[in-house]
Amino acid sequence: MTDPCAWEDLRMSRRLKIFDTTLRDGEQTPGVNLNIQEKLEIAGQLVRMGVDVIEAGFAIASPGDFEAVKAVSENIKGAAIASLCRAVEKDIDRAWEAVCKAERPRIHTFIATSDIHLKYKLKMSEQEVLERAAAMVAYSKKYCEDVEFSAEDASRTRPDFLYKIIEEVIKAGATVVNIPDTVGYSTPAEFGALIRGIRNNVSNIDKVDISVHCHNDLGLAVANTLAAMENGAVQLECTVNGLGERAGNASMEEIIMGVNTRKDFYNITHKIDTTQIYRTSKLVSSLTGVAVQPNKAIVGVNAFAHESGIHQHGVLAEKTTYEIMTPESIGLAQNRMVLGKLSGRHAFEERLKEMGYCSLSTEEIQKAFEKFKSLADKKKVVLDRDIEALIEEKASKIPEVFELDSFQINSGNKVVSTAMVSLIKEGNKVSEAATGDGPVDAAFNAIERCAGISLELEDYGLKAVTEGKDALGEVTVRVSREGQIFVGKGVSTDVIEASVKAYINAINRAVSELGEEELKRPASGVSEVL
Ligand SMILES: CC(=O)SCCNC(=O)CCNC(=O)[C@H](O)C(C)(C)COP(=O)(O)OP(=O)(O)OC[C@H]1O[C@@H](n2cnc3c(N)ncnc32)[C@H](O)[C@@H]1OP(=O)(O)O
Ligand SMILES: CC(C)C(=O)C(=O)O
Ligand SMILES: [Mg+2]
Repeated sequence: MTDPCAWEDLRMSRRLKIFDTTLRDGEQTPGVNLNIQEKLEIAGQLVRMGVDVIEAGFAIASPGDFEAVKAVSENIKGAAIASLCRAVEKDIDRAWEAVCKAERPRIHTFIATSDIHLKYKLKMSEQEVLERAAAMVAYSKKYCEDVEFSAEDASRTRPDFLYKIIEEVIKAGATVVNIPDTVGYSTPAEFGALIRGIRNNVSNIDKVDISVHCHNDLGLAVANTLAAMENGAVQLECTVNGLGERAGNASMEEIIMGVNTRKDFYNITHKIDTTQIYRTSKLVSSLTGVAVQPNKAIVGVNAFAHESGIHQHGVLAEKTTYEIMTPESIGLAQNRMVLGKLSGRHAFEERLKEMGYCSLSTEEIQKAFEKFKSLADKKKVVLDRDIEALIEEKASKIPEVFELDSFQINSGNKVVSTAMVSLIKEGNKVSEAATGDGPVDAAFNAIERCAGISLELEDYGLKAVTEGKDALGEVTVRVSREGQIFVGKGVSTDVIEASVKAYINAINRAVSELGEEELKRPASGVSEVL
């Protein structure tokens, strides 16, 4: 349970400090490698965003990382700059060398404290770790006023030992004590209780800021961070887009928007400019090459998108029905209505208006909506260009003497293409089969046989009107009869269907202008009758 006193203290007297470790733990994301220029660019954006501390890297890790931490320290003003280092003198020397020119330098030294890490990794006793931690904090302190100590794997550490080591590093001069849930093992209630336990059992704890650093192995990094905050942690370590070792770290945007959106509950301040969130997320994603999952909270492409009709209707009436924060608050221009098969008439009509189709009659809208629904059944997302194509196809409508009922094509590299087409004329179905030089030619021949009309194909054009493998294709055919040209258009996700529709459209045009009698098919046809 939350300690009301700890929580009250935090609310009344402190604001959150955001420690961003995108450039250090974030860079531990497998496959991510940021060069100096990239680290500088991200660090600049983090300052614009208002973070309090930037952990720029692990200076002893490589000459490149040393130079990057140094460059960030020398060039980026407005936040404390930290370098991570083991509890080892040579690491601390190197960290200081890298951060010493920063406006506000910080040395961040750490050592593991859990039994598992002591036994198998460090091969040290608790007493040795205790002495090493205190000695290395004191050693860091010779260089730097601001020293952060992390008890790696704190959440799996014996609490009594954790209290003891924290007390000793504070005596040695630590200014910030960080409690990592290194392997993302903790749960919110347990992690909150751990922070409360530290506050209640470490006598000198009020001399330092308590920090937390949570990993996301069980998907609880942000929940654990917020639980720790409720129990007195004031520095929250996090990364943009939740990047980091394994399943990543607590995501900065989720923490901040959680605190902001539930101000009524947390009532705590920070100095992050949330309108920089989206831009920062994009920058980090493009420089690290790690894509943001579409349904990621806050910055995923779907975070402010609505596809289902009931939700779209609600949002159109009043955004707060389905939006708990505004897209503008994270620097995104607006929410997105995605038109798909689950969308409804309200959203479709709204999109038509936005696209400038304001003078369509109710009947025209209804017809367009029906076409949209059947297209949406075939296509994941219906784009503006799809709608344009549907409406324009509609606008160019002429009396449909012949309507498509069905078609079937048989085609391949070693068979003669054949087509079976059924057209409806005045309520009656007429079916014909024909062969041709390829599936389109066979289909055109079968259509002519159904209609009993013969036309010259002058030109055939196919273009994609939308993107993606499920793009709409628009076919335009130019046919002639006694020197007169008729143009037909058809749109479909299936190019043969688009071709068939275009040819029927051209025939209907010819019929409406010349009359059916004029177009009667001559005795000798071009197609072979099956
Ligand atoms: C939880 C975390 O995210 S911790 C940070 C993780 N990040 C990284 O490791 C990235 C940077 N790391 C590196 O570049 C390298 O690991 C270096 C430069 C730090 C060390 O490299 P190496 O000397 O080759 O050692 P290696 O990485 O193989 O092993 C780690 C050594 O440090 C020791 N060690 C690990 N953590 C600490 C610590 N906090 N304090 C003191 N010693 C430690 C290990 O016991 C091991 O010691 P050993 O060589 O005597 O067996
Ligand atoms: C070094 C510390 C802070 C760390 O990254 C962790 O424990 O996860
Ligand atoms: Mg970590």
